[in-house]
Amino acid sequence: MPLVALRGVSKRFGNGTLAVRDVDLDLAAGEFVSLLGPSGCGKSTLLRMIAGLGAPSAGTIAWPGRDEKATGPGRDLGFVFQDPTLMPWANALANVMLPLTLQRLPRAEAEQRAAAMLALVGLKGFETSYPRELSGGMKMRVSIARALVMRPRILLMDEPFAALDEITRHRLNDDLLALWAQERFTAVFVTHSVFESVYLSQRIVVMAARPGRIIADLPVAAAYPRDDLFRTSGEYAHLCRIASGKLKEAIGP
Ligand SMILES: Nc1ncnc2c1ncn2[C@@H]1O[C@H](COP(=O)(O)OP(=O)(O)OP(=O)(O)O)[C@@H](O)[C@H]1O
Repeated sequence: MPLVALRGVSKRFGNGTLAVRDVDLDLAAGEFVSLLGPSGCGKSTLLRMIAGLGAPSAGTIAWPGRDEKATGPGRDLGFVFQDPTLMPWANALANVMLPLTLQRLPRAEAEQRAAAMLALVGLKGFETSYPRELSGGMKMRVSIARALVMRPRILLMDEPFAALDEITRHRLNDDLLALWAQERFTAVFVTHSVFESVYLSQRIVVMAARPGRIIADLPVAAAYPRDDLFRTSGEYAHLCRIASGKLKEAIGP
């Protein structure tokens, strides 16, 4: 039983743009899937619809694998945007506590859980730092901690590392995989990058634009844990070539 099942999902915006056309997609519990495609192919629109931020104009999104006891999408779902979107007036701990505070958790418990999550993303010792005192990579870690503090079943990420330098991006890729191995959430990761999608995922859903649609669903059978050895392996190069070929097809002549 998939965690989430999309059937015939389309999205037409008010201005007539058909951003997503007729998408069928099953996401299994615990899998790591990337949505890969050129700019404007509807990746963000699709991710936002899965998150419940904007309804499809046709088709259905069902959650057959969802825990019925959970109340509200916030308990089940974490979302990480390209921009860390932190509250500048609040320190790292308070930023991560936000979802817990909104759920009216007792302050002591919220603080404890937020601190534990900050430690998990490698920010122990930075609890009282303000966003302006943190690097881009550290701010993104806070953002990920905030998304994971509710222990969601599914973590949706919209090009979270696009603005970071390559070394920081590689490090965050590794840390994300470690978090995923530990927490076992379903991960849906939007990216333009073939290299990032192959490094991270078990499966790459390739999309093309005008109209936004799925053109390929590629398995990435390489074993985890993945590390620098994988990044420099022939297997990685081979998988990148396959994904790159599909992306070229998506972009067209
Ligand atoms: N609110 C909106 N109103 C009208 N058109 C929109 C809206 N949001 C997105 N679009 C259009 O829908 C299409 C898909 O956009 P979307 O942002 O989902 O693509 P994307 O693949 O995520 O692109 P990028 O990689 O550049 O972020 C684009 O043509 C975009 O201009």
